[in-house]
Amino acid sequence: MPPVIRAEGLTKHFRRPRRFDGPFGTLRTMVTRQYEETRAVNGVDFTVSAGELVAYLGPNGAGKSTTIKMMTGVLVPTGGLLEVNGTVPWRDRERNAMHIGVVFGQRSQLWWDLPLIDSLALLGKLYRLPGVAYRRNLDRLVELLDVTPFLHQPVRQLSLGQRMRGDLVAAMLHEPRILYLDEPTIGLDAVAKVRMRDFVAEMNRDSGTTVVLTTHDLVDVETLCDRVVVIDSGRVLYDGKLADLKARYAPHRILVAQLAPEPVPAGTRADTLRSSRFPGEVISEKDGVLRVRFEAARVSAQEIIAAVNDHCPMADLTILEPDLEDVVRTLYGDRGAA
Ligand SMILES: Nc1ncnc2c1ncn2[C@@H]1O[C@H](COP(=O)(O)OP(=O)(O)OP(=O)(O)O)[C@@H](O)[C@H]1O
Repeated sequence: MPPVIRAEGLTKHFRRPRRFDGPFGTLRTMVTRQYEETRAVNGVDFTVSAGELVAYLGPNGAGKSTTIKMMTGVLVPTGGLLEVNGTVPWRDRERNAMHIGVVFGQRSQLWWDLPLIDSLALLGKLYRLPGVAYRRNLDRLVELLDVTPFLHQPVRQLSLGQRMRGDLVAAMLHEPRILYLDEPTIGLDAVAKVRMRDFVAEMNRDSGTTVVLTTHDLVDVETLCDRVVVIDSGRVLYDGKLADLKARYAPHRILVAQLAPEPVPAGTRADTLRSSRFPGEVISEKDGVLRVRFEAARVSAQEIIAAVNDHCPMADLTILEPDLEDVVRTLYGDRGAA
């Protein structure tokens, strides 16, 4: 199946006049006409297949929003190739817009002073949706996102969570094949975040909508995405499965064992393990709790449990998985070395 999004050597460089400070700074800025260049996106390659749910991650200023803006046709690339649904987004903006939905967490596409329903009706006309299709899609989305209570309120009176739900209805009204979500959960409370994630998962599962998600909330990523593309300084650092990313950058798991009570001095059970041919690394033994680190690719959880139990019987245990936040931090930290 051909990809729905194809980026090859995609670049976007911004040029702006160099500003000088000091008493004659403004004059010098105007006279010298020197420019500074920002390489916001600097040779990015990736493809997205139909129905995929991909997280596009990176630290502040990495180039995520710039990439999304190029994919939506708002920005013209400086170089490289970009195709979305077989079209070049900025050359054929209108055709591209018919097949994509966009939600920017920081900005609304709704008309601020109009009641939400009027914004949606206007968008229905812009997308040239036949009346029956408009009604059907509107009813379904309004019910899914529980929008009825504020459908007739002006957008400026809505809470952030309500406004985001309104934006989601607007983005999905014309049944787009691709949904771009740029920090969709920013500023939302826990309940609103869960609702947003459930909705995105449902659209992807039931309607086959392809989703490209940028977020700094790694719970969004863990709950929604199998694949992640990580960029920094406009370049792709990692493109692959989330599970492989974790395995590569956080290969260890931690076994936390509550040891069965025994009349032995504190620490001696950990020493026993250390002196045996134990396949893990003992981190600590304190107040009857033993912590052991092991490499998931080398030894399974069952093997490590059995090995601990052979020497120190356990009353209870937990296996701690790596935190995605740590993984991403390690990945960003590695970029200097790469
Ligand atoms: N219109 C513009 N003119 C000049 N520079 C820009 C413009 N838009 C973005 N940039 C610069 O390009 C770089 C990438 O910005 P971008 O908004 O794509 O980052 P981001 O990964 O989305 O960051 P964040 O997570 O903070 O939203 C930054 O250095 C930013 O200052």
